[in-house]
Amino acid sequence: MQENYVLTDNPLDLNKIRSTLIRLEETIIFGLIERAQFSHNPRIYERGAFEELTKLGFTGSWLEWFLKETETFHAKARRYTSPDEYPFTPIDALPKPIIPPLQYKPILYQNTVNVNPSILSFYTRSIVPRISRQATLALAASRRAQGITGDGEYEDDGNYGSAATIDVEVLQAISKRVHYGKFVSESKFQENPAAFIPHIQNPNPTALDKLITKPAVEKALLERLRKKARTYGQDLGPDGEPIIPKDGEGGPMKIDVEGVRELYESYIIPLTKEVEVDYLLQRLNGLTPEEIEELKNRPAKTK
Ligand SMILES: O=C(O)C(=O)C[C@]1(C(=O)O)C=C[C@@H](O)C=C1
Repeated sequence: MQENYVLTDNPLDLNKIRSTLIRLEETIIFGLIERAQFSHNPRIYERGAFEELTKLGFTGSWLEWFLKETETFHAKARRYTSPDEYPFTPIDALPKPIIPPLQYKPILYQNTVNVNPSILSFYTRSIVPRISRQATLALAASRRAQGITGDGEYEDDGNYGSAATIDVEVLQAISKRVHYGKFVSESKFQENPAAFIPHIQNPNPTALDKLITKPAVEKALLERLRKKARTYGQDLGPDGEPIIPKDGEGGPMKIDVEGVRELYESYIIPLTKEVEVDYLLQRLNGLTPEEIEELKNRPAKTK
């Protein structure tokens, strides 16, 4: 059974946090494989593209409407009371939970870090067009064969509900992954507060970024990710064996493998680091000089 990480005994154990990050790779890759079945459908990301929504008084895009409706329901089930869950819809626009929140041990320091607007922006502008390209090209070929022409025809397959449902799932998984940076950061801070404090007091994001960056971990992650995307994205024939074309080259893939790697390299890792640094910059807010002094004098933990 998947354990609820924030309820475990030692939630700041960096190995445990990293195993959750690794587990989320599967969720994200499988979500992207699902999304790759459908064309780009750019209309669903444009504000005001559906007059039906405008008539309902909703001014956002079709996807933002899906997010709001889904998150409204999840908020009632107390999803956003968990320290690892962040809605894309502003929290004030969501209902209160109908059951009392679970009692979480206070693990994170109070903070206002939420990078969901950046996630929504890079996902809709860079990831969806790339991940859906194969489906868009296949649709174009089939429509051309039927004599249907016109640019828009190729990227719009009309599966607005299916595409947006998957987009919501992928966005939630990416958001959880990126905001886990707060736990990573708290863990690193607790390990050696004295190393971080001068760069928080005299705010130096570059120095903090250097302290939290682990190149070997990033390198291993990107290698693993390419292998996972290649393995999970294989198309298997009815006999369960990989489909190998006659020319002996690799068979068809359900996903753009390099696209998945680049998603992590260009967006997910940098944003996780941004969360880590922004969280650290708020880490001493509200502490007294004595409390800061006490933290500074705490000996670094050895691993
Ligand atoms: O595992 C860590 O130490 C992290 O900070 C997470 C992460 C990542 O996003 O995967 C980010 C920065 C580090 O350079 C390595 C990996």
